[in-house]
Amino acid sequence: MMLDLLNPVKDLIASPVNQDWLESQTAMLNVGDMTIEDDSLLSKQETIGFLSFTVTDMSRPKKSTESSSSPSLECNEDPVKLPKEPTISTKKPAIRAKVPFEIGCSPMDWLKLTRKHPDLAGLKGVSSKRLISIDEVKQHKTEGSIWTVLKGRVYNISPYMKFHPGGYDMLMKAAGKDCTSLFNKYHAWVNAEALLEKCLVGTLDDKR
Ligand code: HEM
Repeated sequence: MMLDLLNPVKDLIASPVNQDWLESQTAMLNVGDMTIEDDSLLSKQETIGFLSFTVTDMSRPKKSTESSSSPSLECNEDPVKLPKEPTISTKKPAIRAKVPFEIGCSPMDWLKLTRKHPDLAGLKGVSSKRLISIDEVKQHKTEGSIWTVLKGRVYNISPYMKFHPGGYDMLMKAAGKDCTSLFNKYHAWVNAEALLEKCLVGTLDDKR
């Protein structure tokens, strides 16, 4: 075989040894034009020259007759169960309105007062461990001596009145009675035991 050095490609194609190679190259170029005529088949195997391949149709769902290990879903069946929309409560919360502090009546000022005042509860030497009846509490509801019951403890809240962040008038509702439910309605989280520690006058005697 004489190879034309000026045109090697032409000679290669003309060679009988390379006829098979030429056919397979031509077939490969035509692969893009192929269509699957048989609708019952999902995939088709073809061999062209030395090239072997499988064409799989992924564009349509499997027929119900085809075996499948997973349960089949109808088109209109919703596979995802969406959570219900959250319901918004229409119940009105307790009105919360803080009042502006007067100068010298901030929570910090109250803290300072509780540290330096010798007798905020007005005990005048009487023990704060005594039992107090609700009748005695009722007698203390005027300026200078305002008592209230909170969670079983009796406090003299007179010195705290002007420091109360909810205002004087609101705290006056506690005067001379058990204010536990009112207290919890507005601010169950408030640590009154600590705030009113120095105002303690006794423990409510619930038997009298
Ligand atoms: C007797 C003990 C009480 C103490 C030691 C106390 C203490 C407090 C404190 C520390 C706050 C500020 C709360 C915050 O910043 O989150 C507050 C606010 C308030 N308090 Fe009181 N309180 C008492 C009783 C009451 C009572 C009996 C009422 C209602 C009749 C009341 C009504 C309010 C209101 C409306 C506010 C403002 C809004 C709020 O913060 O919730 N308090 N109180």
